[in-house]
Amino acid sequence: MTAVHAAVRAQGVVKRFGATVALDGVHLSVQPGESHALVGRNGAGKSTLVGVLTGLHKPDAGTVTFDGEPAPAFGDVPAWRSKVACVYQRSMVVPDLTVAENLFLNRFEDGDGGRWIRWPRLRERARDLLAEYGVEVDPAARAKDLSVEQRQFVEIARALSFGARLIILDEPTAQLDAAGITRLFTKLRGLQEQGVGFLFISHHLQEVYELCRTVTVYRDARHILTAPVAGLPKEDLVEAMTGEAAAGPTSWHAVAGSARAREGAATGDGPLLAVEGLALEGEFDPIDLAVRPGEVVGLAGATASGNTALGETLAGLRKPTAGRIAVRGRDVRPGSVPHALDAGIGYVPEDRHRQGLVPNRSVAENATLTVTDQLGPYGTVLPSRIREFAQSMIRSLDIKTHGPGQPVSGLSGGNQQKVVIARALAREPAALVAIRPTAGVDVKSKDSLLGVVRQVADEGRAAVIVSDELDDLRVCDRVLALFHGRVIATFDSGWTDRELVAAMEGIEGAQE
Ligand SMILES: Nc1ncnc2c1ncn2[C@@H]1O[C@H](COP(=O)(O)OP(=O)(O)OP(=O)(O)O)[C@@H](O)[C@H]1O
Repeated sequence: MTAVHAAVRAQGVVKRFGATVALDGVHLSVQPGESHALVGRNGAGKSTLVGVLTGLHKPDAGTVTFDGEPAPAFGDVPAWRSKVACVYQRSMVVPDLTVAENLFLNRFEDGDGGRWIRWPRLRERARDLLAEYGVEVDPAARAKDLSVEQRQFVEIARALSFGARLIILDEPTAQLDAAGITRLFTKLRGLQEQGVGFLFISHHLQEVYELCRTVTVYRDARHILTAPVAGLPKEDLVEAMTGEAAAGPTSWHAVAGSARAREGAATGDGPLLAVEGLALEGEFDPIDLAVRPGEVVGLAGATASGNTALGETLAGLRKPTAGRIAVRGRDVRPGSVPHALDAGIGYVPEDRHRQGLVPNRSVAENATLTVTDQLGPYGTVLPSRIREFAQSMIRSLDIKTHGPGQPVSGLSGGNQQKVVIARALAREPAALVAIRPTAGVDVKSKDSLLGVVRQVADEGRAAVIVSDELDDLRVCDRVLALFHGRVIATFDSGWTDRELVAAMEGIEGAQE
């Protein structure tokens, strides 16, 4: 009998970035047909390991083998591609090319032996390939017209067609709705049965329990634990990730309306943020909304429910087709980010890569990009005050960095997200609008971050959270569920997961 080798085995891997030790002698093995989760706090070293396993980073020490064979030489891209692929949140397919072109990118000549691309044949081969992996996508469609889910399937099919038998999924469910997640998991299970191994990177621990057989925990660049998922209590998993025994109940959950929100209601404080008849054709129907001082309001909804478009309209990124937005009773010019900002609307964007950060600038500069005008007299900037502000944010949001002077490009994804939040808070906005604020943020940081949102409200300001994450919504005093551009239910705190999920899926009358 021939020995079954691990789909991938990494041993004693060390990786440094300057003074940072990102991986300190870690190991990990994924068996054929296994779904293996790699979890850890922001900055634990997960993405760095993915870089090492995909030939993107050259390790300073250690070995990697695929199916018992040494990993390809560093830089031999085609050889790496035949071993492993990573499907990232931010899809790598070329948006303007068709599915067929994306599938055969860099290998048009395959099997044809000639210089000419035979388009009909290419499409036919693409159709066969997609059918082989059960992916129902039109090969002639442009990649940019596909949904996130379809793009991920195309990428998985592409990787498998190169011969890879190990697929790394980095937060694959981040932009999928519940039905999309179910379809993805079904597909992954099918591929596992065919012997494909999966390494699943996620901050959604319930998904780890749902999908994975084994879990590995890294903490501060070190391997802490590898164990079967079944029988591992969630508290033990969180403890391995944080190095601390699980804390008691979280302090930021809204309990039947926060003290401050109740006060605001009692004293009849006018709304800080008022929205009347606001609409964006094709995205959401006219909506009225009033957020009082001390209140956190959630806009819940799946992809394309209109909740993100509404959040972006509040922040001035999109111009409404009707209605008005006012902060402290004063109208805000619609469709203008600078005016929204000046009016006191702080914004945490969904896509921090495009709308968020200047990578080569420091944590302190990025955290204060909107306030440099306030931090020093007469247009001069006082670095010490910037540092002070950044330092307080590093503490309260638990940002893992060498210090305020470190460029944000050297921070892990989750820690970059926290810098974006720090920046929104820097102006002390009257109303904070945050879109999926905890995406990519680890369990413990999620707590501190949502605690900060709660605190912003408790200090007498207002916040709006746009999300489909139940944990994000638990901080809210009131949650509006949107479906197909319409508010179909409103919940006070105390809702059950089941009723809110049902409302987000469009089941009217879901309120119990
Ligand atoms: N290009 C880089 N330059 C300098 N430091 C880096 C670089 N990439 C990562 N690091 C550092 O290496 C450490 C590990 O980062 P890594 O991105 O692997 O964490 P992670 O576990 O993937 O975190 P997250 O959950 O936030 O994505 C962090 O301290 C990070 O700041």
